[in-house]
Amino acid sequence: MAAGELLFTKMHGIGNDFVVLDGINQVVNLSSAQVQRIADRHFGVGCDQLLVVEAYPGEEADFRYRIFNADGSEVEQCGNGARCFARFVYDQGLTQKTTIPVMTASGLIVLNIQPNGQVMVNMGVPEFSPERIPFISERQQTLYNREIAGEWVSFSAVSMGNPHAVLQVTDVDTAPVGVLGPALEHHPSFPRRVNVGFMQVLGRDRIRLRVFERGSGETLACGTGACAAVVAGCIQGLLDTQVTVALPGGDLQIRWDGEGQPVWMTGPAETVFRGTLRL
Ligand SMILES: N[C@H](CCC[C@H](N)C(=O)O)C(=O)O
Repeated sequence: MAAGELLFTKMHGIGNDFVVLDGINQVVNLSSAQVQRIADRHFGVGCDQLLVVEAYPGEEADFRYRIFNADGSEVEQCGNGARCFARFVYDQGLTQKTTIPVMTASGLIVLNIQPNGQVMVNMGVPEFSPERIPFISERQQTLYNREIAGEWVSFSAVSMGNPHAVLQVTDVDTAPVGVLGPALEHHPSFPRRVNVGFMQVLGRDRIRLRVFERGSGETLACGTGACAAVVAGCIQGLLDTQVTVALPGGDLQIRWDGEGQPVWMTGPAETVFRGTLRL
């Protein structure tokens, strides 16, 4: 591989797509501008997020997992990316394990490659305290009300390592994602911006969901967004423990046993092609 070139793998988790870089067998040191260029769907490869696989020096994890949004921002967590991470390190022979502890900017997650090829991930315990989301509010509430784009909007706020606001809508197909998504993403109540989920409850075990992602816009799927939506539905008494989340790109299985418990996410991870990046 020549100087200024990087080998990459293009992957997706139910349509949420990624450029994955092996940062162990090659030196990956990208500027924000370079990430934006790679993520560009005309001038680059195109992806929602760029993922970097790194060695991790400590005992508690085998790898470090770094996540960059299409706008070049580095973020704390990515659920669909975590499943692709597991598939990548296993298929690339970087591990022979099928239970893989990985360190992220928001802490340890554990990836489990299932016999059927799907990946189950312990996404950690959701966080509701405003200062930990972060979200500016005098006190913690199940639902918050803010004026967004000229209308009063109710939403839940929760962190899955990354910040999420979840609104309940009657029909995701007609939800004002393009208006409320960016307006809430950049609302001053969220000092580090926020991912915005639009949830339609179909039953106590099934929801539809669209997500306007921080730093990437609306995606076909958002793993942490699916976790956040189920948690928001549960704390409002709308959902049971095991929920199928139907996103535009496909379905995820989410399980949450309640306060203080981790959220489990199960779904597919696909490799589409491999290539060489010229920086
Ligand atoms: N846009 C997110 C990161 C990617 C999350 C999403 N792709 C997922 O599958 O969880 C954020 O800024 O926190």
